Amino acid sequence: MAFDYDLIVLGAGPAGEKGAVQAAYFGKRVAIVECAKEPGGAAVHTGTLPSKTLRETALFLSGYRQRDLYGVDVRLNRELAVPKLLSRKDAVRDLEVARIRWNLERHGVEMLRGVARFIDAHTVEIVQLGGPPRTLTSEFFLVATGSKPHQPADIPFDDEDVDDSDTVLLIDRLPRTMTIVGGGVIGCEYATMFAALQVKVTLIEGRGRLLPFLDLEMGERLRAAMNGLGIEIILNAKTKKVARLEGCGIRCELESGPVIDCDKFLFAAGRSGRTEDLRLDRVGAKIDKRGYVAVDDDYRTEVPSIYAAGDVIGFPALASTSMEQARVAVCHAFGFTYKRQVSHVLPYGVYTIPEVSCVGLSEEACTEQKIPYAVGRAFYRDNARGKIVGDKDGVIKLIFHAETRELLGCHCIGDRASELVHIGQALLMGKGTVDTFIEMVFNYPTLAEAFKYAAYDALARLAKTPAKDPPKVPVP
Ligand SMILES: Cc1cc2nc3c(=O)[nH]c(=O)nc-3n(C[C@H](O)[C@H](O)[C@H](O)COP(=O)(O)OP(=O)(O)OC[C@H]3O[C@@H](n4cnc5c(N)ncnc54)[C@H](O)[C@@H]3O)c2cc1C
Ligand SMILES: NC(=O)c1ccc[n+]([C@@H]2O[C@H](COP(=O)([O-])OP(=O)(O)OC[C@H]3O[C@@H](n4cnc5c(N)ncnc54)[C@H](O)[C@@H]3O)[C@@H](O)[C@H]2O)c1
Repeated sequence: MAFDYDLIVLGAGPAGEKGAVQAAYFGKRVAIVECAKEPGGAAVHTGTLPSKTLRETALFLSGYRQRDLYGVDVRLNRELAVPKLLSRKDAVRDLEVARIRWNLERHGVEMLRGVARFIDAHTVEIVQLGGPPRTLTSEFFLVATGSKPHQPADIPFDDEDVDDSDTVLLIDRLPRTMTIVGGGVIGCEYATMFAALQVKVTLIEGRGRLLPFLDLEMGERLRAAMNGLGIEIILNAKTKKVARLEGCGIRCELESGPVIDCDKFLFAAGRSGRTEDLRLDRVGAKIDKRGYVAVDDDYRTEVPSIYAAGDVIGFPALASTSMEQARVAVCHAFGFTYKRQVSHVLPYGVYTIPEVSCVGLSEEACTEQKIPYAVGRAFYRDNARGKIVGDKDGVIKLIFHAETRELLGCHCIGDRASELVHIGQALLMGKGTVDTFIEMVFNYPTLAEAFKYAAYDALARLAKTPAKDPPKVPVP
């Protein structure tokens, strides 16, 4: 049967863009359908880039980076802050949208506007605003429709001062006080950004710990830094009622009793798959109760012609992994052999203030898996570049196998942590050891040089555990 296209991609976020371009690069006829006015998805319009732009602007405007540097007191101009924040994020968005359009165009990917839904395993209908629906056929489909903020029914999102992570960036003034529910990545990132902008933030988390995927020590260092920014963190807490109270702003009552009043309330406690328009269940693909599409290791749904990648399949729901999943899915569909799987060595970057990033095993994971290990640390305060940039609290922590000396985990907190972590990632991928760091020459002065001193620190501990025949190390 002759199809209109070889591949139709639904959704033009990071997964959709990279999947479409991957197929087009190898000569396939590709169309991408996007319901929003511009491509980019959550990464460009509501999530990754706007929040990271806000972070940079917050660091700049608050003078946070210059703290203790020149003895200059940089005070925040609250009136100036919001217009500056908004104009910067809009400028970054426009540049990124232009880049995506150019990338799709130069690869010959046809861009179609509308809401896509399945008619059968090889046919979609595209519903266009004000126009008649259009039916198109394709050999394969890639569902990359992303996710949306989870909105429980008992939170009054219709109140202008109650936000989710999509609407919080539409602020027109800096609030004095803010309550954030959800101590996940979104909650922690926004808590530190607003706190740096001198907003008094209360962060409420249902579990006993923030960001439990972090190495415990790094999580505690982050918590201390957040306390230092004036953030009040309430753990093991659930909201009982959230409502506007005239004269008090938004009132949030906790199940355990306390009542918190604030100017702005941000609910940032998870997301769900954006599958409601797709009619995937009608063609036989499985969707769970949070709206996530079920896929196998090759990102194929129960329907052989339909693949799914990115946030729409759930964890880890990162722009970084979404792009890779889409490339792998497309390679599998067309039998391109150069990319077969998403790497198991995944870095995590948390853009709090300070930034935290990790790859590989934590100390707790080593203990749980009964892997003998030794830790080495280096502190920015002992590093020349750390002194220059004025970051006294940054730390690089490396975890090595006590017998094989292989690197097992790399954990960074402080300036440029999410960049530096890739040094650890490269060594993990190449099965580097503590000796690799000892042999390496690093540029001076750099924060990267701290890796060498973290390795020296570990070496002192490893010397106490003489090397035996190397056992098989579980790859993190
Ligand atoms: C506040 C915040 C900060 C974040 N920070 C980071 C970060 O620092 N690093 C990181 O790696 N990740 C981060 N993320 C996660 C990242 O944004 C997502 O993982 C990424 O955007 C997922 O890409 P995607 O292509 O799967 O989906 P999306 O980016 O959500 O794109 C999906 C696209 O599909 C379109 N669409 C939906 N339904 C249809 C339909 N029926 N028909 C046609 N089009 C449709 C949507 O309009 C959208 O454009 C952050 C997320 C948030 C919310
Ligand atoms: N830097 C990054 O990579 C980055 C940044 C932002 C978002 N993201 C991605 O976006 C996705 C969503 O992030 P998120 O932070 O919304 O979700 P999340 O699932 O990571 O965290 C939600 C947190 O809210 C808590 N929670 C849930 N319901 C609660 C309630 N009623 N009261 C109190 N606490 C409650 C949970 O225990 C959890 O800790 C994640 O997959 C994340 O990876 C990534």
